[in-house]
Amino acid sequence: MSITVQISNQIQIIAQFIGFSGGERHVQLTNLPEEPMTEVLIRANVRSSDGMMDLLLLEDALLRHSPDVQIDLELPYLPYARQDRVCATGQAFSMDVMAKLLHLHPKRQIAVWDAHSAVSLSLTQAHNVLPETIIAHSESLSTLLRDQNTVLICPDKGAVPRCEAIQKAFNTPRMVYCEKKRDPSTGRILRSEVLADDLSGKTAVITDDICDGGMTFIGIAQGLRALNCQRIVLYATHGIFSKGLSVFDGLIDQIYTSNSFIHASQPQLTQINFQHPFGG
Ligand SMILES: O=P(O)(O)OC[C@H]1O[C@@H](O)[C@H](O)[C@@H]1O
Repeated sequence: MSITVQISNQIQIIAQFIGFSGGERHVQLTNLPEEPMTEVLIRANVRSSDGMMDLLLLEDALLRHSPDVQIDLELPYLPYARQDRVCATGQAFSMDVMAKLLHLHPKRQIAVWDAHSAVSLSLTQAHNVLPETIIAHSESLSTLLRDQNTVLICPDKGAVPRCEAIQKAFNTPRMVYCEKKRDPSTGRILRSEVLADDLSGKTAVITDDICDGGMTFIGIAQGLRALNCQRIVLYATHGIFSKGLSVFDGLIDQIYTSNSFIHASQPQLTQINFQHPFGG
């Protein structure tokens, strides 16, 4: 969890968070200016329920000091965006709950990076930083996407609009679509099918919003290898990598992700350093 609060390009407010023994969270802001502030930018990487509470307490503390302050909140990874519907009776609509929490302060403007779906955007009214904007900050990935030998790989139906926008932005010569094959009785994903013929000598660039455990991309990379792809690259805006990167050994040659999740430096991983400018 990391939260920074900027009141200008040069000045940051220091926020200290502690936990009480009953489980409650607490915030203390230091170095607040004497005069009320008019605008602040909060960058928050929320990774837990405590982190979400910290963010809400922080905003409350800012508003008590400066009741009319405009808060710009940058939440690169929007927690609960993947829980964007009720899948079965008895479950919560988690993204709706998250959106209600975010709406506690009506003056706030929110920006998220590469939102998982339109549902989270419509519930939060957040501005979506498009993946092509983030990719454009990596010269090597941008060059690769423009290369005549590159094939852009669209991992599933949900990713079609995102991949088509990336193809248009970088003029990628060709796109190949994939289809998730499910067990009809359980709905469980069995494998991903790459809908293409031989890809000898090609570089495949798979793009998606999130890489979690990596199963989606392992399946696709196996399919691409079977079609003789020469090189396989993955771009996922949010690299959770919950099973580590070794699961891609021998399958994916290079991985690009943004800095919404921070990882130790590894040879096969390129983290694109992206952030909104203050007041931008
Ligand atoms: O296969 P892993 O990496 O676990 O999960 C990533 C997939 O899960 C979806 O929410 C993402 O949009 C992506 O397609």
